[in-house]
Amino acid sequence: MAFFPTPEQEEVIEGELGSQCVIACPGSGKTVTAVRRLLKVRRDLGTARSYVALLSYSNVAVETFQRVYDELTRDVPGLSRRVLIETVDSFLTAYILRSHGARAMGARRQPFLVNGSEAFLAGFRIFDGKYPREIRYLSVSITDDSTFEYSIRQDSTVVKVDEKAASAAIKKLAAVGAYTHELGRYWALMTLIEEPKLLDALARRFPHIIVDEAQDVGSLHGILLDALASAGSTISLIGDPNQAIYEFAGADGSFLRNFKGTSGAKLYSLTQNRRSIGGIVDVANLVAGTTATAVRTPGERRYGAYYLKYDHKNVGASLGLFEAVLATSGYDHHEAAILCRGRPYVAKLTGATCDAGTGSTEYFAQAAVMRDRSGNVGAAFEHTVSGVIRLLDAPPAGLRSEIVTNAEGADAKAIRRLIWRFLRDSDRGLPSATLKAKTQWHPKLKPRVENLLSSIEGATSQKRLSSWSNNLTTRDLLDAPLWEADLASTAMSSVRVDTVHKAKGESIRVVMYLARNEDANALVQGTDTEDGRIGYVAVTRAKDLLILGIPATAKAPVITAIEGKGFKAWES
Ligand SMILES: Nc1ncnc2c1ncn2[C@@H]1O[C@H](COP(=O)(O)OP(=O)(O)OP(=O)(O)O)[C@@H](O)[C@H]1O
Repeated sequence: MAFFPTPEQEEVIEGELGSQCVIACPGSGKTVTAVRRLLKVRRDLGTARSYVALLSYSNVAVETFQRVYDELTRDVPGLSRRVLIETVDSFLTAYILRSHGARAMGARRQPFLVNGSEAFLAGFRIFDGKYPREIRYLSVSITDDSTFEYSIRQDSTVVKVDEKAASAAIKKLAAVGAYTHELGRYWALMTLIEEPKLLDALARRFPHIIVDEAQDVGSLHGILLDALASAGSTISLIGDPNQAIYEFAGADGSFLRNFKGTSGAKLYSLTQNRRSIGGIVDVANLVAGTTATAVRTPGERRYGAYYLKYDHKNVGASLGLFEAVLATSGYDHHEAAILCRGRPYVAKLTGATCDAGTGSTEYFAQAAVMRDRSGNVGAAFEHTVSGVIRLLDAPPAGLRSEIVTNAEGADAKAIRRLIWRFLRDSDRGLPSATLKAKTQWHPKLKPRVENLLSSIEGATSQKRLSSWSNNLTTRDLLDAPLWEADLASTAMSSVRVDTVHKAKGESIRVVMYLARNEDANALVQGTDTEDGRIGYVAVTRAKDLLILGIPATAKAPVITAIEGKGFKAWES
């Protein structure tokens, strides 16, 4: 279908080749605009050997950009292919860390990523003043006065840790060549600080960098982008500060909000919401204090923004309520989703027991749930690898990374093959998640894992831990199925249930945002807080019909505030 940009989109796409700061409302076509801007910049650079980069924050966004850009440029004659579309972290890994990071890290090998499940990480714990904490939870940020701050972010709590303890652990880990996701950013920055020539070379190679979802730029990414800008790269940002929902991971939208003032970028706005009908755009405007306009006209079926009370003591029953909404309004299950703030609610609605078991058992349990409930065999594979690695005796530090990244090493290849076989066969390999965890699933799991370990020992140089079975206990396993399949298929219907974070970036015809009292309160108070922004992301996913589910115990002032934001009471 032919694409006709709006005047606002046109200004961004065709603007001169300077730095841009594009503040975009939900559903304003950031994807279509950013991709066309990328093409315009590439065209204007002609045959220059340098690259134009379009960076984003999720693999899904990157895949969409790549696909749309390929379609757009397939028949453009003579266009240079020198564009790079990647996640911000993959960009840092590929161009800084992998090739140059070892020197700054003091490592004698190519740096590799660890995910936290590797047994050797036990030797890298950090004392937070009370407990020794796992290094996978260590996060680094930079304050406004340019000092590093270290904290442990685990289970929604953030505990500051002493600089000395943190940097000792970071350096010790770096010396073996390992980095976590968080520390990858830190070492990319250190590498550029220590090697200014590399920074100059990068800026020459990438004279134009466009960052999508720029509300997710955290403090370390911000400093890295500033460094590239000071070395000569033109940085452009596109995003929506009201959708910054990764404060927990150190991104609160401030880099995007402050960008114009600090960078001299030209400011643009995309204010036409092409996703949601008027009533929903009105709610979003009242929540965020914005002035977006709606473009879509509603169809025949019932539309608008409503609130509906549910019994918070029996959250599962809200599925039935939502089904009734869909049925009376003429919508199908596959057009709808229930969005919740956190995993526990999702678990209650989908029948998934979360965090079952401890040690290796927990990884195998997660693998079974991923494979059998979500059909996500990629994630199931990674969990199984983590479970197996914990049962090996002193495996090489990079082994997990080699297995999951399809590296060529002989041990990695053999283990990969054996784990896939284990995973595919629920009769002889990983038992089904629908079995009762303690009395059925675990008794089958143990001998099968033992067989797997024997096969690994036969095919590789790896050996199992002599105490391996202590890591495969029944501790913390309930005597209920890991995944309540029956519950899901009868009571649950096929309505999608997900966290708000998962649905970010999507358009969904009917959304029920199942809010707890505190979520509803945060939503009506606006987007200054992260909780408010999470509510905003939830409500702005809806195209035609938005239902705000509130607990039956919600107090009158909250209901008045909800009505003040444009929600009407649902009447069937
Ligand atoms: N000029 C246009 N003409 C027709 N359709 C458009 C135009 N611009 C955007 N759209 C459509 O509007 C919809 C919303 O766009 P998109 O999903 O890119 O929004 P977004 O800005 O990324 O939103 P969010 O940040 O809320 O996720 C898409 O279906 C897109 O194709």
